[in-house]
Amino acid sequence: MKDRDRVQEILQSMQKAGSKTLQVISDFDMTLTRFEYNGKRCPTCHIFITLSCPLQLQGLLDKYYPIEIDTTLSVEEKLPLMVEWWTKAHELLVNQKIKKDGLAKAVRDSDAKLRYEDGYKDFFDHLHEHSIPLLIFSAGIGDILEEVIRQTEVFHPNVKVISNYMDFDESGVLKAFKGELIHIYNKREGALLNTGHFQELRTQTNVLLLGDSLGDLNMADGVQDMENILKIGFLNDKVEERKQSYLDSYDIVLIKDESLDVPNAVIRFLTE
Ligand SMILES: Nc1ccn([C@@H]2O[C@H](COP(=O)(O)O)[C@@H](O)[C@H]2O)c(=O)n1
Repeated sequence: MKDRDRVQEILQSMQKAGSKTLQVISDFDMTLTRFEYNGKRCPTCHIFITLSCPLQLQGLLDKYYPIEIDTTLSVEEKLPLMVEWWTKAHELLVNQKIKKDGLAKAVRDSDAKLRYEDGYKDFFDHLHEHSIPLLIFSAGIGDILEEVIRQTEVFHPNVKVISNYMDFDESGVLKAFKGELIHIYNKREGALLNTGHFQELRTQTNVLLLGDSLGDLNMADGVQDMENILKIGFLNDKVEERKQSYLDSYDIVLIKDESLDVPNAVIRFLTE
């Protein structure tokens, strides 16, 4: 934490306003899912469906992920490369003729891990019990992430997802992706395309934001009349190089923390 007093001030102001004014906006991959498990990197949404084209998708991740987290490149330099990454991955998936009815099995057979024993159920259940809207805003694949949270029985009615969704033909074969591409550095545009959602939540003017990348900081750009925002950032990788920029951007930075203990403690405090 760079400014503990400021965090305390935000928390007090949010608690005073009450949980009816709260909304939570969270990234998915590596924020609600684990980064590592038993020393092994956990899969992202794009990798959950590796059954179809494992080597190519992993190859793309190996090539472009180091660019995503490279601290020597500006966002402007990274942008075309991120679009290239997502475009190639989606083309690959379309060429594989992925079947809609195979997704549930692919997720079941994968190593998909939410922050499992580490409080993810408390997180989803507590928000649901208190009717606090949770927006999962992901540059992953909406169909896959929905399947993950459905299979782990936490896809409650207060959860809304903004993500890249698959478009299937009448025989259930993937033919394209719907709408505008969401990648790691255009979540601002994604937020502004979803003004309807934020309009519905216009009385929820206090925001708890969870992310793992600097691009996630834009997820709340569509929130109307925002009063307070508390930003919690998971710094999972390349810690030393990225620590300062995370401390400058997020109010609380969790370093290599695979649990949801801190977000859960904040939510408990705000709903006391
Ligand atoms: N072909 C791809 C493209 C992206 N990724 C990773 O997914 C993450 C995006 O999802 P969020 O829920 O975090 O928005 C991103 O961090 C990429 O590393 C991938 O694995 N394969």
